[in-house]
Parts: sequence; structure tokens; C-alpha cells
Amino acid sequence: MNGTSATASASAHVNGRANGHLNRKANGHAHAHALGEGEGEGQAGAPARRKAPPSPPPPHVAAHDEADEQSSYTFEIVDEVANFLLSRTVVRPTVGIICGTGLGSLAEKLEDKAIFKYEDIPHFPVSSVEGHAGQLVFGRLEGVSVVCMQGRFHYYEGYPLWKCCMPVRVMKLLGVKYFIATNAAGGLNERYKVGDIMILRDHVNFMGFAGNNPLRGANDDRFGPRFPPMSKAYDPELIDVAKSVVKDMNIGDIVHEGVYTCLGGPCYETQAELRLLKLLGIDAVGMSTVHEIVTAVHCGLRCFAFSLISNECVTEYNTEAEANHEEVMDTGKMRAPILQALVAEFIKRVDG
Ligand SMILES: O=P(O)(O)O[C@H]1O[C@H](CO)[C@@H](O)[C@H]1O
Ligand code: HPA
Repeated sequence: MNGTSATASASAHVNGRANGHLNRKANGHAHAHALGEGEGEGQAGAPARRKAPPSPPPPHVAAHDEADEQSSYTFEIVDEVANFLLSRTVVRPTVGIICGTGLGSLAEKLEDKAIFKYEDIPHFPVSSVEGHAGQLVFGRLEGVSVVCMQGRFHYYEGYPLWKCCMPVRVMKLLGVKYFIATNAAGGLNERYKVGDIMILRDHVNFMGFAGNNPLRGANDDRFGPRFPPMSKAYDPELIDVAKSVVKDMNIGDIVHEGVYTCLGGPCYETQAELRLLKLLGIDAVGMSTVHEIVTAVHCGLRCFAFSLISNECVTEYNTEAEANHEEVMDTGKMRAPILQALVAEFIKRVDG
């Protein structure tokens, strides 16, 4: 296989971390809220100015960047969503998968399926992107109980990051132990070809650099700690399992290990942006996954992720090539059989 080799086990830090937290009592949300606009003004006798309330956002879009609003997805609400689902299926998933663009056919492989459209699940956001069916599929793959998101939520759809990631917390409360994120991404590393697979060794959280993090806002210790480490976000043991599957499938020539980054989208990158990312050591770029992994690590899930290199990132000006969503979806369809086999065997070895 191409790329760096995995190092020793580090499961201990993710195991157990959340279990302790989930048993603890709620902390007081109300005290940690950031000041809203207009609050905190009016010192020294001057009356505080209050802004007129903003007009309501469209139905699926929450007001952006409001840590306060995060409390609308309290532990109790997430628990309610999980209980709603558990009361309607006998499947008790230990593996949770997010299917990336064009990769939704993975869920079709499940046996004994129970399917929930996002719009039928209380408090759930809805998908608006082509290539994301918008349903949660429970079932069994290789005898392992699994829940698959056929369609994820992206920041560019208008959702704040904590809302994009709420289903990850639902997975946690469903009993999931292993979290697998898949995505379509542009290949920056010159060795990568369209159709290759990149196992995520690490990520660069660019949106997080600017403070846009799904964990922003009041922390509920029942999910996880205020300051979670991210140094082993991609579980080294799971990377090793994936590498052993790759070896046995004899597909090492198309599989790499590398660094992913998520940008806000929805526009693809300019050549100058791509050259900058390359310079920084990024191997593949997309518009998802990073915040999902942050949320999953925070609540103690063991994480694994891979990118399907759906298009080449072109850094030269004198070219006709342009990134486009059709190519991204087509590459997913083209690689579906290999990816399905890879995931099925991976799951069997991890939890079979
Ligand atoms: O990351 P996923 O959802 O696989 O999709 C990727 O493909 C879309 C762009 O073509 C963006 O949504 C980008 O994030
Ligand atoms: N850039 C950003 N996101 C993407 C790309 C890309 O080239 N391909 C698929 N998702």
C-alpha cells in the first residue's frame, strides 16, 4: 500500500472516555452562553441597545454561528431522536457509517433493512444535495448491525456545523462504537488518480482554525469533555485493520494514506487555493467529514474514514479541466463495488 505506515494502538483514549461522561449529570447550559449582539452594551448608565429580532430563517436553516442555539439540540433531544429510532427497529447498530457523495449504494447492501427518511425523524435536518438520498438505513452487513446515513449535511447547505453533526451524536446514543465517514474528495497529491482511495491518517481543520467548530458553545459532559484531544482522531488500530483488508483484496496500488481537509464550499477551489493547500501538506480536499470526526471523537466513538478521489485538483491555469459534481458522483458509482467490498470486510474484521 502507498503512504505512511500505521503506528501502535491508541484505542484506550477513545474507549471509556465517553462512557464515563455519558453517566454524568447535565451541566448548566445557560451559564456558558456567549453574549448575543446587543448584550453586554449599555455600561455606565447608558441603556443597552437591543436590535430588532431578525426575520426567521428558511425552515431547514438555523440562524448561523449562534452557539446559543446549539442548546436546541440538548442531550435530551438527541436521546429522544435515538429512542424514536430504537423503538421502530430491532437492529442495534454497533457501526455507524456516513455515505459520501455517490457512495450511498453501500446502504443498499444491508440485509433486513429498516429505512427512515430524514424528514420523518423528529428534529432531524434534511438533505438538499444531489447524490445524498436523505435517509437513515439500519440493517446487517456481514452479520454486523449497522446504521448508514445515506446523505450527510454540509455547512454550505446552510446548516451550522453542530447541526451537520447531530446525527453522529444520535449514533452514539443508538449504541454505535465504531464510526466510519466516507467522502468524495479532490486529489491534490500528485500520485493520486481519479478512482483511488485515501485512508484518512489525519486532517487539517481549517474551519476550526477560525473558531468554526461543531463543539463551539456550551459543552455537555454527557457527550464528552470540553477540550477533547484530536491527536489520534483516526484510530490507528482501525487504520491497520483497513490496511490488512486492502492487502488481502490486492488493491494496494489504488489505496493511499493521507491528510484530508474540509473547506466550507460550495464552490470548488481556485488554482491558487489548491497550490496553497498542497504546500501545506494536504493530500485531498472536500467539504465534509472533519467536523463529523471531531464530534465523533468528542463522544468517544472510534473513528475511521476514507476519501474516494473523485476528481483531480488542477493547479495549472492553461487547462480545460474543471471540477464538477457530475464527475464526483460518477466516480462514486464507478468505484461502488470495490468500496462496498472494502467496507463489508473491514466491518467484519472490526466487529464480526
Ligand atoms: O464530502 P461529500 O459529502 O462526499 O461530498 C463532496 O462532494 C461534493 C462536491 O462535489 C461536496 O459535498 C463534497 O463535500
Ligand atoms: N474540492 C472540494 N470538494 C470536493 C472536491 C474538490 O475538488 N471534489 C469532491 N468534493
